[in-house]
Amino acid sequence: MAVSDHVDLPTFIDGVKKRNPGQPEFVQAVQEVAEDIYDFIADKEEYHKYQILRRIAEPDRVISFRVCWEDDSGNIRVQRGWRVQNNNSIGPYKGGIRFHPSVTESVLKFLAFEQTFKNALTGLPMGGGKGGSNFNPKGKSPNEVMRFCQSFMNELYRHIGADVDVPAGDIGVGGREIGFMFGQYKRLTNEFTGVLTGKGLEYGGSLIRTEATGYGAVYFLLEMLKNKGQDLVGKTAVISGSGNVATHAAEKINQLGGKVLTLSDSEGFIYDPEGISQDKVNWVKDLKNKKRGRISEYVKEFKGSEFHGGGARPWGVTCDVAVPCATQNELNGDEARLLVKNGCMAVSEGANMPTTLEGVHVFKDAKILYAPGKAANAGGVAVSGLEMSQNSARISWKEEELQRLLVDIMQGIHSRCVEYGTQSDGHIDYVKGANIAGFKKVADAMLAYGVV
Ligand SMILES: NC(=O)C1=CN([C@@H]2O[C@H](COP(=O)(O)OP(=O)(O)OC[C@H]3O[C@@H](n4cnc5c(N)ncnc54)[C@H](O)[C@@H]3O)[C@@H](O)[C@H]2O)C=CC1
Ligand SMILES: O=C(O)CCC(=O)C(=O)O
Repeated sequence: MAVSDHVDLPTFIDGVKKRNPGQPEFVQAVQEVAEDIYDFIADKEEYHKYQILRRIAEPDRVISFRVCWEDDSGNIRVQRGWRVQNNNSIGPYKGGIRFHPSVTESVLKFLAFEQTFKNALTGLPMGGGKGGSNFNPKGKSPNEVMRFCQSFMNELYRHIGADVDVPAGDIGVGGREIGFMFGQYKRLTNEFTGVLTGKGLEYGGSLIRTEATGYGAVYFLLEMLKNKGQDLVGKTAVISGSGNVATHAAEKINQLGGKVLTLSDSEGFIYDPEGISQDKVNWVKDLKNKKRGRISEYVKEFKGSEFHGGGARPWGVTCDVAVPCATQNELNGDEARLLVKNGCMAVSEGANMPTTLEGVHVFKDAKILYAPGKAANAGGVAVSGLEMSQNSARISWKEEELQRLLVDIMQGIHSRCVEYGTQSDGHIDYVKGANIAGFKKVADAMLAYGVV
């Protein structure tokens, strides 16, 4: 088949839209990748002949199931759960579980698609998957969360396994929820295997998994700055979110000499001109992980800080670097233009697809340092991969070794982005670099298998 027989980019995107009606997030993620891959494969006949991009953009399977649980008042509640197994060409499906009312099949398909490229970029043998439910943990008692997690696992357990599919946490799923789900898996199967990552240290978890995503996003940011002869000392940072990724990104920026100005949640953002120092970050961790409170409470505790409510986002605050760590599409084209106008020189995405397609083009055109989530936030899944290795070998590595491996993996991802993303004028297009490097590894494995 000649290259010219292959459909052009607009026709390809049109096909993705037609095959996935009402799934805008999934279409957006595929389009962002396809824009780069089309250039790369223009003269590579095999990728066309074997329809590699078309196949990666069709999940291996989407499992949808009912999750039935009882609330504290005795009412029966019914939710929907999913596991999207996107691609296992280079290893078992791997990716988090999200509990949030905004979860839909489209959201999980986009996350599983992105995860496929991200996991390939880590250099570890992991395929891409993602799961979750529209269950809202906000306001639920610990017993309600436990019953929901157990019920979710009552169906999920038959689709996962240490060499099949290894879920982990994501929005609304942290150490507590992983404990409930792992306990239920163990009870159902009578097996103790590394079927989930992000486990507690007492039962097979890995040191630094909790910190890894936020730390990794800042290591990636530092690599981009170092490439320009700069570092984080004295730089101001705007961060969105106040969960696992946001608080650990803030922690690492503080450690590296930067000053964090903002954190947020779905109700708005706090701005602290004095900087959100480590003791303040610890206070936020306690607020979110134990008291399960709202970020607005910060201003009662720390004088001189401000809360901007009504769902306001922090992108108008002048900063040197920005680290979006909340959720998808939380930074639009206008906000991207505002960041650039105010002198922001680097953006490192802790969240998955936090920038809209228009925003991505703004950053690319402005030629600022811009790291997409699939490269910048890969530290979390990378340490999950290390947790899988430790579980298989039945050993636990020391913290220094894991810290070294995390830095090493993030530097490796940066190098792969530089290799495939450096433009003729020397500018590094990290989006292009990440898309091509991730694609190439998965695509070459698929070619080796023939048509399956
Ligand atoms: N936990 C992990 O290891 C990894 C997480 N990520 C991504 O990082 C992001 C944050 O995840 P985590 O910190 O783990 O979750 P989390 O549940 O610990 O925190 C999520 C944060 O985002 C905020 N948020 C959620 N929806 C929002 C909305 N509509 N508007 C504003 N804020 C909103 C929440 O208030 C919370 O502060 C997500 O995009 C996730 O997919 C990416 C890689 C790994
Ligand atoms: O650690 C994992 O397996 C999942 C991490 C994740 O969900 C992500 O990278 O978005």
